[in-house]
Amino acid sequence: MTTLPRLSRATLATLADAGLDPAVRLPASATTALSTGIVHLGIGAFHRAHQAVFTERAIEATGDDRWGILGVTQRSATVRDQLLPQDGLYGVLELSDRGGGAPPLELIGSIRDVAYPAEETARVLATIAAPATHIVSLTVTEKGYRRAADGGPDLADPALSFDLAVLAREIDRAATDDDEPSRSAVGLLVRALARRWRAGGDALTVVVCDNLMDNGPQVERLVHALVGACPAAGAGELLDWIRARVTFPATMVDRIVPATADAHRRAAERVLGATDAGLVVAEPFRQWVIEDRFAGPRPAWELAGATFTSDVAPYEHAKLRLLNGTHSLLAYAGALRGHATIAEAVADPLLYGLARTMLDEDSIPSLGAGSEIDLEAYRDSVLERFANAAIGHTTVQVAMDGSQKLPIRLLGIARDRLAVGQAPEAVARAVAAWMLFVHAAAAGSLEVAGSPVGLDDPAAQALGQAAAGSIDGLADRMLDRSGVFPAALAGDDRWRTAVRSGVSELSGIGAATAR
Ligand SMILES: NC(=O)c1ccc[n+]([C@@H]2O[C@H](COP(=O)([O-])OP(=O)(O)OC[C@H]3O[C@@H](n4cnc5c(N)ncnc54)[C@H](O)[C@@H]3O)[C@@H](O)[C@H]2O)c1
Ligand SMILES: O=P(O)(O)OC[C@@H](O)[C@@H](O)[C@H](O)[C@H](O)CO
Repeated sequence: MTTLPRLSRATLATLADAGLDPAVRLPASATTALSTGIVHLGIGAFHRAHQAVFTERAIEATGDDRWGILGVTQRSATVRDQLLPQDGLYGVLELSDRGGGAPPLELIGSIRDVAYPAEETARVLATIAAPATHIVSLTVTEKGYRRAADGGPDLADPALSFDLAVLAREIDRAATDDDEPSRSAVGLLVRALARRWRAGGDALTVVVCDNLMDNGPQVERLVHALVGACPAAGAGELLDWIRARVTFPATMVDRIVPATADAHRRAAERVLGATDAGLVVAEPFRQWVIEDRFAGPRPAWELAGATFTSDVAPYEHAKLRLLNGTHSLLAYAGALRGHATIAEAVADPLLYGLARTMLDEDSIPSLGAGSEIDLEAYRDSVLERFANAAIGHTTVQVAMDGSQKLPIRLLGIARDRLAVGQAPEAVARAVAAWMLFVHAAAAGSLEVAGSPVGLDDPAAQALGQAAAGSIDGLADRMLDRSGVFPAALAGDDRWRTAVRSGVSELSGIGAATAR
């Protein structure tokens, strides 16, 4: 058995000389010396398959050498250890169930450096403070922002309290070389803003790429509130600078990017002829709609297919409600029925029916008439994308962190339908599927594809306590005690009745719920 070389600039040059498979797309940026213009917090799979791809293509289109990315991991050094030995190079393997032949493998060279903040805080802060850096972008998951129920910072969170004390030292210049690691992503962000302000205060754009409603402005309010809560004498001056020089455009990000599996790595190796520890996989589709509100220069992402607009809201609402809301329904109901993947779930006639009914009766009507987007066509494209069996996006991955996702993906639909006098029965079924999923996962009675599934959620303890007990009172216990439902919704009898019916209708759909 021959041992394959590991992907790196040198390996790539050798492979290219010998002749690469035509399925491989080479990174034009690989031969360009790039300075660091972007620092990305949360270099998970999605950033590598989305923003880094748009940046690679923009560099290719313009030759602009200002947009190398410093990727910052959050909770572990894994991605740093995957990418640095490869000179930052990695592949995006495109997964499609259409057509034969080798799957396209796009190599990306826009990520030039990776840091693990627990060991390299000083370097991360210095890079964000540097004048050549114009953009800080983020994908740190919904829970990474540590918001309280009202959307403001959760000041009771010990990590945020710790980070506020560090911020106070940073502002008061008591900690010029302080490289004590921050304990939250948002804490690291405000501290880096303070460092940049102190270093001369060049303008900066913060590009939030997580699936939050009104994501940029929401994080802007969070950052303002955090700095406002800081007791340091100079906090007011820092806040004035942030208001004047730092913008937070809203974005809608879309590409289905499941976790990379060993089978994907083997498939990519066959195409490339080298191993790639940083490989990510994605569907062919990618979309990025960005509010045109940059404080300084940016890559020409529009030449890579991004759309710049003054109003992201119609795209964001359609995406979060039609795509992500339906994804969550299929994940919870799919797991209950024992389906391992979203593609299996949407191929199940019962679940396809639930999804289609929710889309037609609640999700699309909740967006009101006169949307500039053709919502029926969007619905069809979403269902078609979910059916792509090559993706293998697991129901368990999409089901994670429901307490954070439900308010964004489903509860807004319910609120808006109730506001126009409609009982949102279809979306109530999706919420009921989540309750049944929590009930079974917390009780240890959920099995998907032969493996036990636990509850992966930052609120797992509270959810488990609320769910414990008989299915009979499950809807009421979850509405009252899970901490997920705003009082107005939990107190609405039409909603309560619809969720109770949903639980009772779906309680028999899978083996796990029957136990
Ligand atoms: N994967 C997709 O299909 C997709 C599509 C659109 C948007 N997104 C957005 O991107 C996010 C990340 O997705 P991914 O596929 O890269 O996931 P991933 O698991 O590959 O990476 C998650 C990243 O977030 C960090 N993170 C996780 N929990 C955190 C916490 N509590 N505090 C700070 N950082 C934390 C991780 O360290 C990692 O860097 C999603 O939550 C979503 O908001 C993902
Ligand atoms: O990535 P998460 O965990 O926030 O949500 C899972 C999926 O619903 C989501 O990632 C979609 O795949 C994505 O939003 C498609 O653009």
